[in-house]
Amino acid sequence: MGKFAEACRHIGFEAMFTPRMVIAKAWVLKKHFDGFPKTSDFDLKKIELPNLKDGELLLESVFLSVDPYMRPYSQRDMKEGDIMIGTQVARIVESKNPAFAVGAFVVGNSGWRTHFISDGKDLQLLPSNWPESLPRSLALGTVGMPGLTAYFGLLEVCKMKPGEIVLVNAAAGAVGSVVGQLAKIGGCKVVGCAGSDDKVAYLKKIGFDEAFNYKTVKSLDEALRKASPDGYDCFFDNVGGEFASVAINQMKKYGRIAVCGAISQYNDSVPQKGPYVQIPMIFKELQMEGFLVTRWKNRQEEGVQALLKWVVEGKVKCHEQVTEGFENMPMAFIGMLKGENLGKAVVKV
Ligand SMILES: NC(=O)C1=CN([C@@H]2O[C@H](COP(=O)(O)OP(=O)(O)OC[C@H]3O[C@@H](n4cnc5c(N)ncnc54)[C@H](OP(=O)(O)O)[C@@H]3O)[C@@H](O)[C@H]2O)C=CC1
Ligand SMILES: O=C(O)CCC[C@H](O)\C=C/C=C/C=C/C(=O)C/C=C\CCCCCO
Repeated sequence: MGKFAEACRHIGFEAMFTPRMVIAKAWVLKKHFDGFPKTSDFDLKKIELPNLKDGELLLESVFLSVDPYMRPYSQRDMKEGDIMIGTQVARIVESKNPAFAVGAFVVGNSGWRTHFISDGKDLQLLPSNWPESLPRSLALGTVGMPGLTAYFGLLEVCKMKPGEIVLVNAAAGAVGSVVGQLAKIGGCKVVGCAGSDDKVAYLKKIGFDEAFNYKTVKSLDEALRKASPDGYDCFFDNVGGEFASVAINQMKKYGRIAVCGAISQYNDSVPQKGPYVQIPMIFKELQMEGFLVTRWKNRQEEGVQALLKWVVEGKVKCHEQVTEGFENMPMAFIGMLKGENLGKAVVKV
């Protein structure tokens, strides 16, 4: 220890010269999911972070996202022992990078951990016009990746037009709730389905024209027909599987189907079998297109600003299912897959 530092230690300034040791908590994938994820598939680890090098920043997670893609992507991209994938809103607590000020908030893609070090390249600052009164967690939901999925999926894949009839499933969730509201802004009639009566009541409250509980209707076919006897121009499919097989038969001629997600299949150990889509596609001359929101990375700013404006104006309402505590991340993830969330599922550290 140098003489100056030693002198400081004597007068109680030691902390100013001893680099702070940060222990991050992280959730790792202990065992690949077999069917529906279980809490025992995860392990909570502690990781000591090194001191910052020039150009680096230390971040502290504030809100973490739990999303359906984590289920199929973990299978495809992760090995056991890896930190779970995911994004978070984090606060910069230390910076040796002049482009990032201490105290600023960013969206980072650093997985399920409480603290992390970044060189800034993978971080996105929250928009500078983000209102102080708006929860920053919305950058993971309505004004983030799920909202952008709704925006580009409806505009670019469904190519919705005023006066058309739009169907969306998982409608009370992060993507679906925005799909319905944007379709209303675009002058469409909107039909939504969700898995509980409370969710159905919420859909009506935020402006869906028709909504029903797909778990309690006697016949999905009849419920879809009753909600729109003339059929559907656009179908924003978040669910896939049996629902999609039934709905495709109620598309109007030249209808467009945006294949956004297939959550009804993510936990299958044995792949589901048909029915198959070719016959209705031919006779109704349908367009069916799968997409990933990342296709429009170069238009992200446009989408975020449009969504932010609608939220601030009150034209798009947001609901979040907030789970308190980093230790509850697996529970929040599993709960979302089970349908326990109304709106976007997030975890508050
Ligand atoms: N293509 C892309 O780029 C993107 C695709 N997605 C996809 O969009 C979809 C919705 O994601 P997101 O809004 O974040 O999630 P949600 O907030 O909608 O949460 C998932 C919801 O899915 C519903 N669900 C779960 N299991 C089933 C099932 N077996 N059948 C029907 N519904 C089910 C539940 O609602 P309920 O109570 O109604 O059953 C649950 O709340 C997912 O499929 C996801 O993978 C999301 C982001 C980007
Ligand atoms: O917000 C950010 O910048 C972080 C990016 C998060 C994420 O990577 C971006 C897009 C997420 C897309 C999600 C897609 C789905 O949910 C569709 C799910 C599964 C497709 C099947 C995969 C099959 C793999 O075997």
